[in-house]
Amino acid sequence: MAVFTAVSLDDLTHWIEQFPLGKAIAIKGIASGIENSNFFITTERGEFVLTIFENLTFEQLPFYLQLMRHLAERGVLVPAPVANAQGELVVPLHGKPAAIVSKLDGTSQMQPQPLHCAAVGAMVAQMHLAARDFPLSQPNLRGLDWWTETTPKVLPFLSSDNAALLRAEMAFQHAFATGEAYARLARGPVHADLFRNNVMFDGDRLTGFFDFYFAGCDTWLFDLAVTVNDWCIVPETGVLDAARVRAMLDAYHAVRPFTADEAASWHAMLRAAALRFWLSRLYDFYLPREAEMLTPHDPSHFERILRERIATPAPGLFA
Ligand SMILES: Nc1ncnc2c1ncn2[C@@H]1O[C@H](COP(=O)(O)OP(=O)(O)OP(=O)(O)O)[C@@H](O)[C@H]1O
Ligand SMILES: N[C@@H](CCO)C(=O)O
Repeated sequence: MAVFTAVSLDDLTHWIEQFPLGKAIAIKGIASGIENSNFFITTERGEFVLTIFENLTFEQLPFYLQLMRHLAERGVLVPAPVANAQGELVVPLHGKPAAIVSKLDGTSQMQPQPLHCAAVGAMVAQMHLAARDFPLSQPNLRGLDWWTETTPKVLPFLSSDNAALLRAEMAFQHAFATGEAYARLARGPVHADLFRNNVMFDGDRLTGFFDFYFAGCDTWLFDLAVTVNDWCIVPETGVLDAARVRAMLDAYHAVRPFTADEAASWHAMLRAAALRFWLSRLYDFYLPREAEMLTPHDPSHFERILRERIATPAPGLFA
């Protein structure tokens, strides 16, 4: 995370009294990430992560925090939110919504092998199944409606080639999302941002998924396409790596079998997932917010992936 809102140890000392975490000992801003302000905090009870939400509202946040709690209770490895003395998971800090969650062990695996992709694929399927009875509902706020709103905002900044690509892909995705196969796809709460930097591994052992703040109700296949587009590619070219794709898809399929409609939708969904991140990166690049520390993401990476997905047939979803 970048730090958009500064929090001192003094600020934390008073604020944390409402949580059953003992006294605050240290706070450290986390520089990676682009959406919220994140801090590692140390208290008498151990290490936690404090997030101040820069864009999400008090109304939207229960969905994410309750979802994490729901998944954790069902054996999906995710950070557990910490409630204050009133049982609240989201509490104002410097006038913005904030939450504390447990800190996961391990580090991100940025050079995944097929065994890491298999572990992620199986856990994604478990997460989809475990969320089926989650009672709250919220749309994917970075779904088709947001793409439609954002496209005219970024178009003026694009080369004519890229503007043509964006317009054409938006037309293709509108047609796909209103088609019959799409309507039949399984859906429910999904993570929707499960990049390598949002998963922890301790050696080869998966220790958890985190950063659920783009989660929402969408198709399960979209979630998997987002995940494949980050975990199973050659980073320089965006080309899919057959062994890693196979490992992830087969592990998912073994837990939650794919359907024929999903197989027919897979290629279009890989394109949708590439478009989603091309657009958000363009938006953040050309229309940035102020931040004390900021690590912008490169939009051209997802432009390359989108062009590559359009040009190349998708690997089969299952045999
Ligand atoms: N529960 C957690 N346990 C351990 N580390 C965490 C946890 N939550 C966040 N972090 C650390 O903080 C960093 C930034 O967090 P996060 O990915 O949520 O930020 P972000 O701004 O939402 O990032 P992104 O760009 O992926 O949206 C992570 O890379 C990770 O190192
Ligand atoms: N995962 C996103 C950042 C928002 O979480 C990206 O790489 O563009």
